[in-house]
Amino acid sequence: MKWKIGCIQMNIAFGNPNNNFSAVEQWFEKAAKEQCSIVVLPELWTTGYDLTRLDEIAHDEGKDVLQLLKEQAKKHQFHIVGGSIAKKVNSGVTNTMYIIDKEGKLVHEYSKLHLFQLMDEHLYLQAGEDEPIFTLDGEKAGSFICYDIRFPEWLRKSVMSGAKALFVVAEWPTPRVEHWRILLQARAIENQCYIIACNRTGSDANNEFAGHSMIIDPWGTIISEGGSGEELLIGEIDLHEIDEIRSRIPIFDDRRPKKY
Ligand SMILES: NC(=O)CCC(=O)C(=O)O
Repeated sequence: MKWKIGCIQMNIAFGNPNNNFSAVEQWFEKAAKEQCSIVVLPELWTTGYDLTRLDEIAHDEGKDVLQLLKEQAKKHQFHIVGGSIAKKVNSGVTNTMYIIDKEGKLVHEYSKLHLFQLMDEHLYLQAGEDEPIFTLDGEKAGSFICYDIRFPEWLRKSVMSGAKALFVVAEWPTPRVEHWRILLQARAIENQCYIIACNRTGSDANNEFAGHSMIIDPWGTIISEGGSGEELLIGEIDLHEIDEIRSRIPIFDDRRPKKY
């Protein structure tokens, strides 16, 4: 399976879902012109980290976001890895990613497992309970949100269940951009899989965000990498290449699970 991926490395209007909805529709037009087969959005793309106003601006069961993403996927005939949004549920607010296929069907939902205390997530959000694995075009993939990439065993679990591409959506700040780049490359190398990572750019009152979205192959080679500003980062991947890499260094045959 070959996929042409478009990562929407956008700035996010703080606490202003309507502005972000309009901006994303423009980005989708661009991605359609590039004939992308999968389009990826960043973390919390409708609100940014406006966590103190979540009562007012979080999305009730994600309904309005789902409607927009479903319409857009169908209109442009691409799959959408929908970044994440603040989703209001009975028990609180989750940081939730939707995967929509090109027919406009909700394929999968994943809420961030690891809350990032440095940005106060533990005070305003609740951790998810979902499994990250999903299927698109008959291929298994994994869904992860930002801080999740610091927990290699969480990503490995999806790969052990057959995921060949791991999608990461993020609001990763500039001071730790080298952690972002190195962790993503390491996750690709150790799992011999594709990593598609979409980060936001711009800033809010507390953080400047790094951009540097990345598409990385199973050898760890960077196929494409964004700069620090807004852009649609494009990269083409071929999932068949995974077999070649895994036969060159067969780490999945050489594992010693009884020892760890
Ligand atoms: N939004 C996040 O989860 C940020 C994670 C982060 O910055 C890190 O260093 O980890």
